[in-house]
Amino acid sequence: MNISIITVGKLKEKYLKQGIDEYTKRLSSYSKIEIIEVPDEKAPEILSNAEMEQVKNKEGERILAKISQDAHVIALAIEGKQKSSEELAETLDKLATYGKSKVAFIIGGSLGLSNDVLKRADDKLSFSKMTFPHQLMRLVLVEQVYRAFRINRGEPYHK
Ligand SMILES: C[S@@+](CC[C@H](N)C(=O)[O-])C[C@H]1O[C@@H](n2cnc3c(N)ncnc32)[C@H](O)[C@@H]1O
Repeated sequence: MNISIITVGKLKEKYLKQGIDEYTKRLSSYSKIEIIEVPDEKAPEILSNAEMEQVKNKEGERILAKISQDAHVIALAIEGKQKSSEELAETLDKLATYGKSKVAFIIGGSLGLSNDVLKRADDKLSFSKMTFPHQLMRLVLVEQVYRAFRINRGEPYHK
């Protein structure tokens, strides 16, 4: 399987980078994994609703340009469907069974994802009703994808 994680903005924090590098390395024994960073749209702290939509749309265009046409797209969205780790593992297993070899996970920027990106998504995945910083979300996602592969292989992994 080819997994890509498309995210907005550069990862700055060293502690997150170390964690992501570790899980990416572990995951590479099970799947091809690529993290694609698209530039975030520079904007002042205070924005009108219209300006926020503009920022999300600009970032959204950059995200959409990086999605392969034949990829199954899973957008991370607070209002999406919550799944257990086992259910995420089952989703990835089913995609592989049905020949969907490319899976793209999308993480939005600080303002979230544009409507066009959400429309392109085949699934919307929520990690809870809480809001996580997008850079931390990367680390949580890569660990859960690694866990999913371990579950699908029936390999032990601390609970
Ligand atoms: C800081 S959050 C954006 C918050 C924005 N107000 C929103 O409602 O989307 C940045 C990105 O991290 C991801 N994210 C944050 N919390 C999440 C959660 N609980 N479940 C799934 N994705 C989440 C989403 O992709 C989101 O676009």
